[in-house]
Amino acid sequence: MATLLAIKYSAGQLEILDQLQLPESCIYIPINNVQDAWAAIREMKVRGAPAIAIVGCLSLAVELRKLTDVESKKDLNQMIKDKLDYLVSSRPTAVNMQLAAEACVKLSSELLENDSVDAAAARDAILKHLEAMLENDIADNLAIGEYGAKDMVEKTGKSKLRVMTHCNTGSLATAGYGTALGVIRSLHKANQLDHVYCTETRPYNQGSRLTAFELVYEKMPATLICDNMAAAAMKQFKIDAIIVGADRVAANGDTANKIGTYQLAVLAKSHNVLFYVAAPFSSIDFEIPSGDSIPIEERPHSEMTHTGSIRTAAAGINCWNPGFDVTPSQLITGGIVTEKGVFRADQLEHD
Ligand SMILES: CSC[C@@H](O)[C@@H](O)C(=O)COP(=O)(O)O
Repeated sequence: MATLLAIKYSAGQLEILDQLQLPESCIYIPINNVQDAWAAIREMKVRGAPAIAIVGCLSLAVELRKLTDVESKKDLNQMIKDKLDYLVSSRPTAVNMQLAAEACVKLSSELLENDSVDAAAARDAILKHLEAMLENDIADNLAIGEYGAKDMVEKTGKSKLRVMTHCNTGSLATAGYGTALGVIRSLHKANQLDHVYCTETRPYNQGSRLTAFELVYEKMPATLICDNMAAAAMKQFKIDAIIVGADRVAANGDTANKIGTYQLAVLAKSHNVLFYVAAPFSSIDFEIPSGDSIPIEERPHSEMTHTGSIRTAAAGINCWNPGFDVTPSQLITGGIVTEKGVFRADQLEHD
């Protein structure tokens, strides 16, 4: 099944689909270095936890490809650390970039210690590691899709499901296929999707701009709702399950995701609807015990007060615009769908 490509990479050439211009125009822009990646992530030209990490890491790969004359492993190691630290500072809530940076720095430090590896070979090994991220993410998402679809059908006892989702967790948020939207894709492929309801996801509208775009592109039976229609829609359309993505899952299963996720989980409980989180292990932060330690990004107020360049809120009003909220693990009643299977929060374990 052809899906939209948010990230194009081939031998040192990196391009991203500028998501600020969707759904009006599909325009790819080049990312030539880590500064370009940092700005594209910060401005949300690329967004979604896995896609942020992949674009960040591939921008370093672009720079490493150009680095023909690697003089010392020590300098290479320092350069990699500095550039990854910088990339991690682009957005605070999603943990994927941080964990990807830690894994790359660990590899670089091991290569530095290994006397049988020279500087050029160390550069090549790091490049190989970074460039593998695209394929690994797609493989993880396909597995998430299969595990999630199977679990939903088993737990609901239904052969055709009505599913609700929030924000964008599809091809546009990952290397391809998607996480929560990947599960919905897998249901659709298996003819087990009755209908999907996607929320608008105010104020940035990743649901109406991006998820709706993917659903139309792939001809899935879908309906867009505003965020404040969720309870009514759960009741009226007899939603079987809700599935969302994650920006960071704490060790106890508490999950930070796009603002509005928490209220959907609370509503799901009242309506006896299964609530799932779909995320690769690269979104699980085992270093933090609970969601209380997850940093929540505050976004510009203009996203709430304006639609495009047109002001829609009274001038002078004070605003609160957190990008994310934290859903307590006990509300994740369906489970956490990963590439290794579906887990209850208390079953999550480090590799
Ligand atoms: C597979 S993407 C998972 C999450 O990153 C997604 O649900 C989300 O919250 C995206 O937020 P965004 O602000 O668009 O980067």
